[in-house]
Amino acid sequence: MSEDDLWPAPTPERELDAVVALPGSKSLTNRYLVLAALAAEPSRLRSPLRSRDTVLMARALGQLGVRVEDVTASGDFGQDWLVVPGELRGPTTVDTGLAGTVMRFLPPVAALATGDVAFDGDPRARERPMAPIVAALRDLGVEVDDGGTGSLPFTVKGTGRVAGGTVRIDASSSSQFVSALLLAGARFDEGLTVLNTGGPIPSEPHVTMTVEALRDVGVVIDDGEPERWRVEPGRMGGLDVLVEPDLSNAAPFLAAAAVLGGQVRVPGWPQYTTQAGDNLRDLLDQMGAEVSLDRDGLTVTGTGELYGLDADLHAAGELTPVVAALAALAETPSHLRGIAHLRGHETDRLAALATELNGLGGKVVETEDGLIITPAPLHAGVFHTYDDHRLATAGAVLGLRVPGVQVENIGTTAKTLPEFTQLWNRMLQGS
Ligand SMILES: O=C(O)C1=C[C@@H](OP(=O)(O)O)[C@@H](O)[C@H](O)C1
Ligand SMILES: C=C(OP(=O)(O)O)C(=O)O
Repeated sequence: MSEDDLWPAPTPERELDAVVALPGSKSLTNRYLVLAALAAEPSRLRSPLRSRDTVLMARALGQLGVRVEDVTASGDFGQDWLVVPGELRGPTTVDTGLAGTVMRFLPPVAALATGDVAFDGDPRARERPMAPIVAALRDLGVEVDDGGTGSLPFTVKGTGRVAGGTVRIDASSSSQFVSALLLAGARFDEGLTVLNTGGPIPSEPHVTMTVEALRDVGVVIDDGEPERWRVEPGRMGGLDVLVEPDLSNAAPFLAAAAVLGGQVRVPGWPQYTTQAGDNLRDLLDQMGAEVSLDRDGLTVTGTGELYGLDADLHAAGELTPVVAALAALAETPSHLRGIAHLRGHETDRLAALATELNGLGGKVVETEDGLIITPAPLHAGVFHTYDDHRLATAGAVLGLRVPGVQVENIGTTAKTLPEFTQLWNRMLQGS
């Protein structure tokens, strides 16, 4: 680690008053890209997120024969994407980076291509759970060569078609396994029925997001029974869609108002959304901030009080790092539960948060499925990020209150928010 990798997190003296316009949702952008690639006609994605995860997705689809072109901007965040589907074909090698959406959503798409599609990614990608999706594809008759590991790297030996039918999967370690199968299921000859045979699915709003996005392209899907989804085979239509702002990426900015006082507004916050980040409204309210949603967006106003909370974050696990940072700065203890699956995220987030918060003087205990955080005075130090964009933003939140926090590799925020430091500095300057 060089000195250049340390970002001195700014510690402002005054209350905030800022409007922070956030780029598009990673989860929506990557679903729309996959659906557009499988559709029978071109699609236009307006204000898509352009970050490492979405560029990797666009590039991989390009390698498979889909045209993803930049077209003149219609929104505030650069150019739109025009997606022109084509015949899916290998051989090719897909770089998944560290993107769960790329490594899980694309193998079923690769099964619909003709030719071998090899998948590999960052070193940590090889440790993230993949076995359930590999097993599900095999159960559907797709040949996958993983050298017996059940993890990356592996090669999907696409034949251009998948018969489909019924598949059982243990989705207790990631909702992305279910989403992945559903996204491609309408292109299977018999459609697809997915049954979750494992424990409760984490990040459930993301499955609802998948179901709703499929309906947007005309797919008939029955999600009326718990743990069962039925996708009818059929044509998928094109999309012309404005991507919602990324609400999970709003977490550190809204948290800043709760920590410093003053207010932060995120414009374009949808009145209805399937994004898990919408849970921030309730979480920040529980922690003592004032939260209001109207046509101008979501406004969070700090009250000078920051309370700990007892929260089950099973459905919104990706908010954990910022909530944990807030909890470490709060006046009362917190218990964050239901998040054992975070051990398979960009890093083992429970271990990383406990280590890094304790490294700054915190009092954090890891439990089997969460964190117990007891208030303690924090001090200056290096906050390591383990290539995890959300650890990096959690470090920035701590730095608001604790002088001398240095976040290692703040650039890792490029996974979903390349402009993080610019937006952060601008927010603190009050623009
Ligand atoms: O489908 C998606 O877009 C996502 C699903 C969730 O994954 P897990 O179910 O693995 O937590 C979430 O944490 C991730 O950031 C994005
Ligand atoms: C878990 C996350 O990402 P991924 O899509 O790589 O799983 C996340 O962004 O918090």
